[in-house]
Parts: sequence; structure tokens; C-alpha cells
Amino acid sequence: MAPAFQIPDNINIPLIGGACIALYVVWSIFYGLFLDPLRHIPGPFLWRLTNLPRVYHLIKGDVHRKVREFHKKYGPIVRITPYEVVYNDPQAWKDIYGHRVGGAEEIGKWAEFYTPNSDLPRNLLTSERAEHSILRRQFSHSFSDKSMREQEELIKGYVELLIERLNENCDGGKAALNMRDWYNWTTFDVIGDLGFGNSFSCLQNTGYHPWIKLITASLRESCKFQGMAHLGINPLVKYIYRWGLMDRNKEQLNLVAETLDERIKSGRERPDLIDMLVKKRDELGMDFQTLVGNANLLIVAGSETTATLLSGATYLLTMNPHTLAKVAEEVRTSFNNDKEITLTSVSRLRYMLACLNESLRQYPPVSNDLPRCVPKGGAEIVGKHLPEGTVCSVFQWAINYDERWWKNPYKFAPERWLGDPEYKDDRQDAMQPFSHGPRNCIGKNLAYAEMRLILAKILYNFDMRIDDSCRDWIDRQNSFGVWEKPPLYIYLTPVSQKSEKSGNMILGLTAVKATQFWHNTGTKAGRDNFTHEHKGTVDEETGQVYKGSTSFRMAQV
Ligand code: HEM
Repeated sequence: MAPAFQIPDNINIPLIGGACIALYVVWSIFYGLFLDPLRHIPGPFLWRLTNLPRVYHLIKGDVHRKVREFHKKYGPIVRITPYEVVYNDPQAWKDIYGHRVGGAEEIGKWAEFYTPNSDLPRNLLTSERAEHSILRRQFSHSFSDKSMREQEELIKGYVELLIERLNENCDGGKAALNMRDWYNWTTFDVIGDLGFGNSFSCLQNTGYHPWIKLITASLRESCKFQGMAHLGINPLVKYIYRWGLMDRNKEQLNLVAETLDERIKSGRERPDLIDMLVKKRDELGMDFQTLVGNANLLIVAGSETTATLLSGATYLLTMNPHTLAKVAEEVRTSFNNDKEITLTSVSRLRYMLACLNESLRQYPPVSNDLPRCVPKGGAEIVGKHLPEGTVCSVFQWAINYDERWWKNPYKFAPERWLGDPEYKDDRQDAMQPFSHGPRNCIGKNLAYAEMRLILAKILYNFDMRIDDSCRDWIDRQNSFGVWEKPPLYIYLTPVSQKSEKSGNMILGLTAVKATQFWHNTGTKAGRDNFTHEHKGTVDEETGQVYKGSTSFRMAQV
């Protein structure tokens, strides 16, 4: 039987197909240039017409650098796809991410980016406004000051184990340790235990738990989903997942489910972060999978980020030996012994906090955009109207290095956070590493507490020196939303061992610089506890003190 419909022989399908594509391209260019409501916003020609360059650089891992270049060239408001505008202005944090005045609808998260797979249950990060407020209220108990005091012993235990293990492995300063891994192991152990009562035992075993490899791999994969969201093919994610092509992700969730199940069945009462949700589960009508999704979020959001910042701070400090010496001096003169260093007592370390903030500026753990989508009726952002449906964001890396907001942005200058008049015109509100407003990071206080405790303990116990192979550690990194960090090799020399050997070498600094910081930031206790003599030399590049050079002596401790 002949087919009901036959294409006539004189019709050239490839020709018609080609013509349709050409027409579509011409129409897109015409629309983008002359009709699109975003046509007045500057940006690179090709990027304004199609999102392909955006996706290419996203997958390549250098979109943060491209956006920085564009802001330099086109100004604080740049269009980087036909539908997306990025801002480089402190006010944009408030306008895009802040509470909106007069009860106006929140500029919500761009769903294509945050929930590419509708099969998965929502969690705190991906939920919509109403559900988010309920979840956030429950979680806020677990992240309160009171809860953190209850969690202190647990966190301290891991940090003490870290110091013990570093001492065992540093070979008196002869072996370079990969601090990227040591920080990862610590923060994953802490969050595993705090998240749902199961440490990954990385520090114990001096190695990665297979689960962590799954998590870091899936973080990188999420960048591909972001690319798919831009190309409009994100519904495919659901099928990729269903067809078993994302088994690593699935395996990770299964492991969370098993661990959580054990935690619930054991009936243990413990001050972990998931406790409140477990208790109120029935009242909230929350199913087990939603609980799993939230526990998984805590592990993913609360580990890699903190470890990244600690790695960044270690890199930046070791690359700036005078700053390193100054912060080490602050830590070592503020405590009489290691036991005095606690979550509460570290809050007196002002200079160390400034170093951490400066590291958050120069190496923000979340480097790229947090895309939001303009709701019905449009929105006013930095004094300009954006139409409904526009995707908008601030790129952290770009705004943190902008000369308009920071003096000498490429200089590592903790002083800018301490009221130094040289930096009086800095706009500190340009930096929002934890985001801003109702969807900001709920773990911010926990992150600061962990970072301060870990760094203080390390600075108190060890002198640090970077291995030459890592001197370009930040420059060679790409970012897929989170950084792809290469190993960070650092020599750690135990301070006690050093002072035993040379009898007097407590700090590594030149005499001149030592005098400067001594009087600028040394605490009263510090000045009383130490005497110093100026002799010999120090390697200005590395901060390495040579035997018999600068010497500092504890007068009384
Ligand atoms: C230096 C460390 C950290 C940085 C830089 C950081 C950064 C951020 C940022 C930028 C967001 C907003 C994400 C978005 O809008 O898409 C966020 C959200 C979040 N963070 Fe963190 N974070 C850190 C540590 C932590 C820790 C220790 C936890 C603890 C578990 C945590 C848990 C969360 C959660 C649950 C959210 C979602 C909050 C919500 O949507 O209400 N983070 N974080």
C-alpha cells in the first residue's frame, strides 16, 4: 500500500532546513538589536545574541574571568546572554537578593538553574519562598548560638585531631603536606558528624572517604546542568538521572538515606544540625526523601566551601610572609597554651579575622553567579528597570576585584578590614561571600567559627612555608561555581620543636617589620610576654628565618 503522504520530488529538504535556520538566525539578530527590551544594556556582541559563548566559558571554567573583563570594558551593568544581565555594584546585592520593600514579590531563584531535576525533592537551597520560610525557621534553631555552644566539643575534637595528625605527618617541617586535603578531611569529618552524626573518619584514616569523591565529582557535574539550563535542555537532566547516567549522584543520595535511617532508628538525642527536622518531621508533614535532600545539602554546602576558604587563606598568607608573621604573632601572644584556643576565645583575634575576610575577598569559595529571575511586573535594579523573566546576578569574583570598590584590589591587605585610613574609600558591602538577604548562607556563623578555630590552632602550633611548585596556586585554577583546587603543598614546622632547637625562634620576621607590627597590633599581653632582639636576616620572599637571625624570646608564659 502506498504511504498516505509523500514528499514531492522537487522539494529540497536540506535547502529548506538551512533556509529556516538562516531565517531564525537573522530574526534573532534583528530582534536582539532592535526590539529586545534589554537591547540598551551593553555587552559583547556575540554574547548578547546567543548564549553559546556563555555556556562554552561556563563549561571551560573561566566565565568568572570573562565577566570581570566585561565589567572593565562595558561598566557595572552588562548583558551576557540574550536574557541575562550581570551587575557589579554593591547596591545590586540589596536590590537582587535583599528583602523587597512594600511586600513586593521576592526576586526568586532561577528555577532552571536550581532545580534541573524535578524528580528530586526540594531542599532549603532549592525550595520556593513559602516552603523556604518554614524550613529556614526550623533550621535556624540548629544554627543558633546556643546550638553552636553545644556543638563546640564535637568541632574541637576534630580540630585537635587535625593538629595531632599534622604533627605526626609534617616530619619536623621537612615534608610538604597537601593542605587542601587536610582541610577537606577536617571539614568533611566535622560536617558529617554535625550533619547527621556520622563522621567520614578522614582524619583518622588520613584519606578521603569514597563518599567525598562522589560529592566533589557531583559538584563539578552541576556546572554541566547549569549549561543545560542555559541551552533550555535541562528537562533532559531528569531522564539522564532516570536512565542511570548520573549514578554517582544517586549513589550519594542513597548513602545519605542509609546513614540518616540509622541515625533515626538509633533514637539518639544529639545536638546535630538535622535534629530539629527529624523531631518535627511529622508535624511538618515532611517525607523521608525531603529529609535526605536536606541532610545531603548540609554536607555539600558545609564542607567544601569552608575547606576552600582555609586553603585560600593558607595560600595567601604564605605568599605574604610579613602578614603571616603578623597574624602568627597575634595568635601566639593571645593564648598561654593551645587549650585556651576555643570557639569563644578566637573571637578576640581581630587581625586573623581581617586575614580571613581578605581571603574571602580574593578567593571567594562561591566564585560565580547566584542567578535570580525577575518576577511578574519587572523590578528596579540599581536604578534601572528590568523586565519580567530576565535572569540577573552578581559575580562575586568580578565585584571583589573591582578598582571602583577596592583600593589596590590585587594586594592582600587585611588592614583594609581594620579601619586603615589608606582603605577608607573601600566599599566593604561590595563583598558578600555568603550572599545577602533571606536566602543567604545559613551556615555563615558556623563557617566563621570553624575557620577561626582551625586557622588559630594551626598558626599557634606551626610555622608555614609554601612549596615553590604552588606559587601560582590561585592563578591556575578554573571555577565551576566552586574552584577546582590543585594540591596545595605547605611545609609545617612545629613551633615547640623550633623553639626547643634554637631556643628562641618563635616567630619568623625581619627585625624592621617585626617592630612595626609589634607596636601596631601586639596586644598588651603580647608585649608583656615577649621580648625581641634584631639580628641577622630573613628571606623576604619566603619568610624563612635563618638560624641565629631574628630572635624572639618568651619572657614569661
Ligand atoms: C566559607 C564557607 C561558606 C561560604 C562561602 C558559603 C556560601 C554560601 C552562599 C553564597 C550561599 C547562597 C547560595 C545561593 O543563593 O545559591 C549559601 C547558602 C547556604 N549555605 Fe553556605 N557557605 C559556607 C559555609 C556553609 C556551612 C558551614 C554550612 C553548614 C551546613 C552552609 C550551609 C548553607 C545552606 C544550607 C545554604 C542554603 C540557605 C538557604 O537557601 O536558606 N554553608 N552559602
